[in-house]
Amino acid sequence: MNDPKVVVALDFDNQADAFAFVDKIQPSDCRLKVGKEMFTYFGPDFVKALVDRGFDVFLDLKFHDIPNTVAKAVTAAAELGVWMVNVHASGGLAMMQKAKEALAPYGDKAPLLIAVTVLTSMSEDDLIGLGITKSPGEQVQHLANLTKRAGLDGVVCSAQEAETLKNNLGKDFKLITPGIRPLGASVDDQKRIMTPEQAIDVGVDYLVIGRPITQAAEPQKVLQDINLSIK
Ligand SMILES: O=c1ccn([C@@H]2O[C@H](COP(=O)(O)O)[C@@H](O)[C@H]2O)c(=O)[nH]1
Repeated sequence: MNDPKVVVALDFDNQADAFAFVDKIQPSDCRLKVGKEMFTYFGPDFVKALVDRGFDVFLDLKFHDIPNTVAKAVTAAAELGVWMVNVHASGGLAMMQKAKEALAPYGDKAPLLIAVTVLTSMSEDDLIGLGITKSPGEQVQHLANLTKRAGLDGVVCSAQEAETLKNNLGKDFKLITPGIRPLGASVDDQKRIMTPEQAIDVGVDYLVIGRPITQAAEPQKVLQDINLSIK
């Protein structure tokens, strides 16, 4: 597979387990995501080790700060050689524009820059708790419009919003969706979920999948089965 659709969320609390998994897979099987847990424990060296092994790495640190700080943080991500990096769309238009500008000097070596809309662990009730009266779908659309206006490459959303976003924002605007659960897998703390097959059918570009793979008794087999199911 030349353009793997699965991005495995490497959410381990130790590098030995992470590398035990990584050593058994190829960059053609999947991309890898490093998030807040592993980056906080193991830092840029861990990210570089994955990049050096030939993997496309999504650095999922969801930057949300003033424009200058976020621009410098995405620059640091570009220096690590990652494939994708993200910010929170709720950081606003100016912040996203400044982040995009910061990557211009990297040309075609720049990581894809995407924005988180509404976390897949959130429901309508959670939004109400934040004082947001839009439904998750409406809020995702609102933040995705803002992200496209800022010139970013795509958004993190749930697969439940993918069909509408693809229709409204075009096929080149990338949709990256966590909250993916193979049939029968534990839902965990995710609320807006879909199966891998359903997600691909509604136009998702990249499926972020963590625990259903990494906590399985045979992680490589689960990854292989998912890849076969979305071929
Ligand atoms: O809206 C979001 C944004 C990011 N995530 C991250 O994706 C993975 C999902 O892991 P699972 O084990 O498959 O639930 C995790 O690293 C989250 O930080 C998300 O779930 N939702």
